[in-house]
Amino acid sequence: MSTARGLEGVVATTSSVSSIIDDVLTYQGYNIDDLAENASFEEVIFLLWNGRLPKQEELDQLTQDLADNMDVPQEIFDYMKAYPIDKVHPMAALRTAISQLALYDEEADDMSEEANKRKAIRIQAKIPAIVTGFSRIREGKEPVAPKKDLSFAANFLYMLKGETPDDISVTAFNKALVLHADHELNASTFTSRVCVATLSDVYSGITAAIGALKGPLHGGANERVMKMLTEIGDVDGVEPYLRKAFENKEKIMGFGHRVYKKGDPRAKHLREMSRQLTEITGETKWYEMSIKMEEIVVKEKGLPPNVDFYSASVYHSLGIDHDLFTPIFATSRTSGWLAHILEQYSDNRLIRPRAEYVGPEKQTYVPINER
Ligand SMILES: CC(=O)SCCNC(=O)CCNC(=O)[C@H](O)C(C)(C)COP(=O)(O)OP(=O)(O)OC[C@H]1O[C@@H](n2cnc3c(N)ncnc32)[C@H](O)[C@@H]1OP(=O)(O)O
Ligand SMILES: O=C([O-])CC(=O)C(=O)O
Repeated sequence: MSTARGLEGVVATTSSVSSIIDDVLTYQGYNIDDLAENASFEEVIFLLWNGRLPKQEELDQLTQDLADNMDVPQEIFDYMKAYPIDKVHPMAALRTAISQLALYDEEADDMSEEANKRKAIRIQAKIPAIVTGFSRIREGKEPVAPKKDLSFAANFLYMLKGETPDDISVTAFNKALVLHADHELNASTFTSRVCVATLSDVYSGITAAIGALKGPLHGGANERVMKMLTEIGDVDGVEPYLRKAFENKEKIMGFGHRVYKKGDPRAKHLREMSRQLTEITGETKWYEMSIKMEEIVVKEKGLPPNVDFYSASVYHSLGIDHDLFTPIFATSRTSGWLAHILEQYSDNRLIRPRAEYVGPEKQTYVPINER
């Protein structure tokens, strides 16, 4: 038996949802650069779930279906109010709430294709209300009910802040959602596929994926990037911080990638958004610090920034709490997880690899009082 540590380079499934070939990312064959500039997040959801871009009436139907399913059972918010709210990370709250949501879905264990598609709509539609509702509740406020005529991106910002967002924020947020929607067989997507390949239900698959995304080596890195930038404080602090981190062999959050070695194609979009948004807020230091970090980390370690690096200063500039960055990633990536879950069901086989045993052998059981 041969092992590939961390399954590096192992091709574990076929998929038509998204591809990374020669450092180019496509969703169903559409280059991410094209989608980032032109597509709404709703169009991307349709694309990922149906394998093609929607016609206008199909997009209208999906938008309507999402609007019809945005409301979250009051019980979910009531439970949140009972959480030890100042100690709960929003990713833990989201993981719990998605799992709870299954309890209120009569079709949760209906494994028919039609029911699974309906659940996909419900989960995608409700995630913004869950993430923003938790944020409001911990501020001592009531969740804001969705405004169903707003776009997915605008509605998220509206429910978060309780006021209609400006066009620049909506455009930036929509682009961030498009850029995070899917990414081949990343750790959380793989987790979701492993989970549902046992023929477990869609809610279990999404709950498992949220758990995997939460870690700092994956989606949790975006929050850590902002923590690092805040600790560094200003441009002059970047070089000493990095020298010390290199010396201590610390991982620099937001840099490196298992698949991209020349660079993450999503980073340039987020870099430009960071430049524009920090100019608008007047807090250009976050962009300037980020640029300086990129220069040094690329030169000294040969590691380019990944999607999590510039998304930190983008979300910060949109006035979003730092611990909501990863739940926002989850809000977008749910569309990709659901596409992969539906794809897995459509041609399922249990995912069960092997482990090479390296433990002790030929042991003899010793009764407890003789040990
Ligand atoms: C959405 C996403 O999930 S994007 C990734 C988000 N995660 C992060 O930004 C966390 C920081 N980055 C990392 O930890 C890694 O680059 C990962 C987890 C993304 C990829 O990891 P792997 O493919 O397993 O690479 P691995 O960790 O083995 O690193 C290879 C070498 O590069 C170094 N390296 C990789 N990333 C970094 C980093 N961010 N900072 C410093 N050194 C790094 C490692 O220390 C290792 O060096 P060594 O060979 O001298 O021991
Ligand atoms: O693909 C990965 O390993 C991580 C990543 O960039 C993502 O999930 O967007």
